[in-house]
Amino acid sequence: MNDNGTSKHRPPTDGRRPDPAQGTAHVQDRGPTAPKTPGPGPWERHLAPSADTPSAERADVPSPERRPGTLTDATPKSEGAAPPPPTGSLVALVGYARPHWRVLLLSLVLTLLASVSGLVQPKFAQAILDRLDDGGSVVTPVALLAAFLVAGALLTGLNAWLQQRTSERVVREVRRGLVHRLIRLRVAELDRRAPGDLIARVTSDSTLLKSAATEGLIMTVNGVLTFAGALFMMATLDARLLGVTLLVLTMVGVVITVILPRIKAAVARSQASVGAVGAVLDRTLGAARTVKANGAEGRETRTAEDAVDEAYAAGLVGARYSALVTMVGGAAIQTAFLVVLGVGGTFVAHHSMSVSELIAFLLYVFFLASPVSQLVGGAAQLQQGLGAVGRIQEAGALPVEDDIDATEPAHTPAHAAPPAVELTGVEFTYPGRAPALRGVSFTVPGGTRTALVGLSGAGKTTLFSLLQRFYEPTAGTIRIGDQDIAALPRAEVRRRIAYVEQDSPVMAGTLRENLLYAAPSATREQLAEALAVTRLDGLLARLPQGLDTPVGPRGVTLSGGERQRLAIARALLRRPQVLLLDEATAQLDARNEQALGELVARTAGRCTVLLIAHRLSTVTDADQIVVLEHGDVRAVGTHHSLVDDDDLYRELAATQLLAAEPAEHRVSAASTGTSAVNAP
Ligand SMILES: Nc1ncnc2c1ncn2[C@@H]1O[C@H](COP(=O)(O)OP(=O)(O)OP(=O)(O)O)[C@@H](O)[C@H]1O
Repeated sequence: MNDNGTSKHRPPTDGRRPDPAQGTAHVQDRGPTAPKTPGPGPWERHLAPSADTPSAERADVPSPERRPGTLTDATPKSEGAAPPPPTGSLVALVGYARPHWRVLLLSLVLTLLASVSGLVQPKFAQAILDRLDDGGSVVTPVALLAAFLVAGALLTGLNAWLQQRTSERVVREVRRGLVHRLIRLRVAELDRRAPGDLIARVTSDSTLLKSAATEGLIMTVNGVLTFAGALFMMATLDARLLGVTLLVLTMVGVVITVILPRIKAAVARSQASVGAVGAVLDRTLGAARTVKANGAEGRETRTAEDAVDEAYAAGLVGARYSALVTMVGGAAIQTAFLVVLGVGGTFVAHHSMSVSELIAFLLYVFFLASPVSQLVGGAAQLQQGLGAVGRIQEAGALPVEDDIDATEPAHTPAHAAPPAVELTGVEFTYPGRAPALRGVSFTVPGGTRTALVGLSGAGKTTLFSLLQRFYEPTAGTIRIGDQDIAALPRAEVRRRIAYVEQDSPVMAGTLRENLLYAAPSATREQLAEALAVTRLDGLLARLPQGLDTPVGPRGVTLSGGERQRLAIARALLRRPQVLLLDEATAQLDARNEQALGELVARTAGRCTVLLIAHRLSTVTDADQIVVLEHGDVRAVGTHHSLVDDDDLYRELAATQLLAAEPAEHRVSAASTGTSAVNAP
């Protein structure tokens, strides 16, 4: 620190250095200091990837091919070099159905009973024919046949209801699990994923999964069992004809087995494209003004249409293979029927088989159409489900902030003295980028106001992200009070901090709900005070339902300045230990900016304030100003000392503060720190 109170920054030598062995350590928990968290909940186990998920599909392996915000990030056109969409395993699919195994077992039994009722019908037909031939009474077999038909219909109806109810439950569990995880995704993960694609996994992929995990499984198992049952009944009639039938069906089975995996791959591709449509729409609708202002509707439409077309093309491939499987399955029955008719006819001609036996056998061959179509339909559904399971599991395995729910935040004493914030040798690098922070060290004394200034890209916002544990430093420590924040659960760190970002969003709900978003127990007086100090009371008077007016996307639209004042009021109501303001007054008019500047200065007595400012006029009276440059601390001091000692700060001050002043005042004003903006 020199005479003027300005210290030229020297990077510390004792800061933690990145461990080259931990390639992605910057987005990981910090080993031993990270709090222990319980294992995954029941639904999380379903969402987690199965052991056979290829490592390349696991979420903890960075996949730099998907980056949000680029025109090609989620478009199918860009997928030429991208790895194929993940497909899931049958074991994983069965895992979704496992919690409902009792209902599914009952459903299977009902399905079997319905099938058995069909299975015995040829026998009844044979008995009726034999009795007609013998001149006996057909009343009993006809009555039994009718009873079986009615019972079969009833069981089928009951079964359909059970299966659909279970399907809905499966999809609800999958969606709840995904929603739970996606909302807790780490910021690092959100930064590299397209939200629209993640949303499609909840809305679209889960729908495919739901029928596969119940109807698909039951159809397949039932198909296998009734198929076996029919073969057994056929064996009781004529083993030779059974052999002929099996020969035909085996050849067909081989063909179908080759086709099925192609359906699964096509569905995975189609679903990935549906996700890409979601990604394009999410980006385009979210940036609607920019898109329209740039006349880019056509380009964005084409990008979305490309994704739609890709989904269509993949869907067509899947549909073609499904149709092929159905056709081959149907043809198999016809072929088996003709072959059995020919061979069986010869047996009848040689008196080694009766006509009624041949008719019964042929009826079984026709009956086989049912299990075969169930097998074919069930297998196709399973393949579709598998295409979706891979994407669901991939989303379910993305790294989340699991310490958010795991630990109950400790109580912070309401009247505790504001803590100091101390950064020591903090380094950070975004994946695949040059270092954003290179050994940053400075201390913000408790209850004071420190401003971070510097050119664009210097690392100011990144520093705020680290302070809130959105990202983890590659090296160095950050302490709030006497605690290293790496040792605190994220929920606790964030409870101590209130953050007002550059473009603060309005959350769904009323103005009151927005204000009390994180301070539901604030009193009426505190609410009124927050409204008054942020000058929102004027807005309140204009709103039709006052505090209970819905605001945001489905309510009254607030201006940028109103949004910022709302965000500041929300932050103040939380009564934080540390207040982070990222250009929080940039959208305000001069009068409101000055008023809020004074408010922030007063607030500093109750909490420790760090603010990012491009407009130096808002921070000339800060207790301390930290000048960042290329991720490093260039200088620390007060406005006056920095104007004297730091070239970059002096340049910023000269261009910003004095541009509007007469030339003869500039030199003296720069050194005294007065300006047109902040002069008394
Ligand atoms: N999510 C991200 N992924 C990759 N790189 C990033 C990300 N966010 C920021 N960066 C990069 O890190 C560097 C520091 O960015 P940061 O936003 O912290 O700068 P800043 O000083 O806040 O800039 P500004 O004043 O323009 O807001 C920049 O080079 C930026 O491109």
